[in-house]
Amino acid sequence: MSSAVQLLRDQVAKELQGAVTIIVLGASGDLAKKKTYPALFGLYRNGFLPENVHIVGYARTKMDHEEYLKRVTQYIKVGVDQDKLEEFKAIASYVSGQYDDDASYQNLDKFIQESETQRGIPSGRKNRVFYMALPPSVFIPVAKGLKRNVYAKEGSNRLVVEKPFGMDSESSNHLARELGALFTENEVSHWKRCAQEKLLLNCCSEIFSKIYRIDHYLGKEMVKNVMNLRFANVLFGHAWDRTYVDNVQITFKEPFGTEGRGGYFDEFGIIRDVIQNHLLQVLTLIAMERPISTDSEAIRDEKVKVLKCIQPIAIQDTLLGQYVGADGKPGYLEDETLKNKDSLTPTFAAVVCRINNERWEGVPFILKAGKALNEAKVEVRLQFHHVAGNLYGGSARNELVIRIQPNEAVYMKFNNKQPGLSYQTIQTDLDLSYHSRYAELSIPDAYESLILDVLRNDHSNFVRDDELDRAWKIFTPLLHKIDAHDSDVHIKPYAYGSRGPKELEDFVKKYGYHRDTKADYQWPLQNVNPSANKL
Ligand SMILES: NC(=O)C1=CN([C@@H]2O[C@H](COP(=O)(O)OP(=O)(O)OC[C@H]3O[C@@H](n4cnc5c(N)ncnc54)[C@H](OP(=O)(O)O)[C@@H]3O)[C@@H](O)[C@H]2O)C=CC1
Ligand SMILES: O=C1O[C@H](COP(=O)(O)O)[C@@H](O)[C@H](O)[C@H]1O
Repeated sequence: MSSAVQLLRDQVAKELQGAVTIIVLGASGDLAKKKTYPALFGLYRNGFLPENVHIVGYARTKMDHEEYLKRVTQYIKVGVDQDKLEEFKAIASYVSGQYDDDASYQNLDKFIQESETQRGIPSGRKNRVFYMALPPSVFIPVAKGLKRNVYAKEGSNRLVVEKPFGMDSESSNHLARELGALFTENEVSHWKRCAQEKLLLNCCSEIFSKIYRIDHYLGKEMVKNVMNLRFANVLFGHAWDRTYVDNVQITFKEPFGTEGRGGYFDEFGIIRDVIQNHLLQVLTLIAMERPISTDSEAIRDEKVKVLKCIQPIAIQDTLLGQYVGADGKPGYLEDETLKNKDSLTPTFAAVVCRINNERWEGVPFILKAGKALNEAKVEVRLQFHHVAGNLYGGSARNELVIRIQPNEAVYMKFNNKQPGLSYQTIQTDLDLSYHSRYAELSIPDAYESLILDVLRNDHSNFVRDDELDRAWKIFTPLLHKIDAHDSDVHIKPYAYGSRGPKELEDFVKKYGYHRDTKADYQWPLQNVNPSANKL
């Protein structure tokens, strides 16, 4: 076992002292079966859950134990670990109840207490993790019900919340105030066993409760790698500013539409769904200053600072689109789950963030995201300036690409002499493709990594309340204009399976992006006709 794995296990052991109950609220839902339970199984299989663990699913749906297990394990990729899956099932239970009813929560609490007693968990170690795999409409009643009835009094409480965290600044602040009154960002209180037992002994324990706002992009391997790349390499550290970088693109492309999710999506649109959270989080990691340490608060302080330097996005710096049917694929408005058949909700957006600080003034950060595009791809592309007074004429600009998914990679496009007798400059790349470089690579799912962080009490990859507030300030004026169908808002059509609206090429050009991929630039090289490289 590697020392890194042992270190993580030791951190969990230290935090939880061997015992925890994980309560998945919304256990009958989509997120729970597709992400939460597979991630919990991954952690169990790899020995990251404490020995004394119990997983309790909670939801309104009435189902028996067998039905529950069938539901929550259907997306688990078991491979050779069939025995482990059986063990995992043995630590999982289900309790059904309402989301707004104290009696239901008291029943849940009773169930957990009985399980804690059966497992022989001593007082002070009755740790509880509440994972809210729930729609935002019930966040507040559930948090209230938990606080009143199920909150651990002899251990720690961790509340894990999923996006969306509101619809704009106002609703997000409302949610933050309501949740903040129940579960503070970081709270330590004291449990006085002496008072409870009417004994005059000095036996006071600390109980802490914490809130973890998940943005699952922060759990992705290549997003976590951004800080290492930037701050562990002298080369990148020095070239990472307006002197060298011309423009930055952060791109999210999905090759499928909203099929089946039209009801949810139509209320949110692509900016709230992906850009204001996932892509902005990536931007902050790319743009922030070096934190004073790798401590979670030090990192989040720097993220907030850079967000404070970003002006609200202007509608003029935006390109919006909605997909239409093509090649037998339905357009957005044909989605059966969509109620408003005249919807003007954007399914594609490119927005430009400007960071007014010494490092980045004048460098546009283009965030673009779309559904029903030509490929699946999420990447960051830093394009560097042209070489001044270039000896070799118009050689292509350098680009550093961090490909988040699929096929994780970091590659630098650069210019090189064509091998052989020629003195021509050709474009090529320094290529770190993870799947070729690392043998038997196994990259954990983002949720697995983030739940592990919850258990070992590392807040670095979660969104802090002030970070969220600044993020909404950047997008709220633009979102309100879009929601109000302001006369400046134009939604351009694009075909299902295309690169986006036809205006995209000119849009990125306007912000300085040069697509100078040469005809002789090909990847991977084995696909190149060998004679093409000869004189
Ligand atoms: N390790 C690896 O896996 C490596 C892979 N490669 C591969 O080599 C190929 C070329 O690499 P690279 O140059 O980085 O990527 P691309 O040529 O795919 O994209 C470069 C940029 O050009 C834009 N673009 C793509 N197609 C068009 C078009 N038809 N018209 C206008 N703009 C376009 C892209 O925008 P948008 O994304 O919005 O379409 C992107 O901003 C890619 O397939 C890449 O994945 C290269 C090096 C290493
Ligand atoms: O949060 C969301 O993310 C997914 C994309 O996540 P990924 O891990 O598959 O890249 C997106 O499809 C969805 O619309 C959005 O709500």
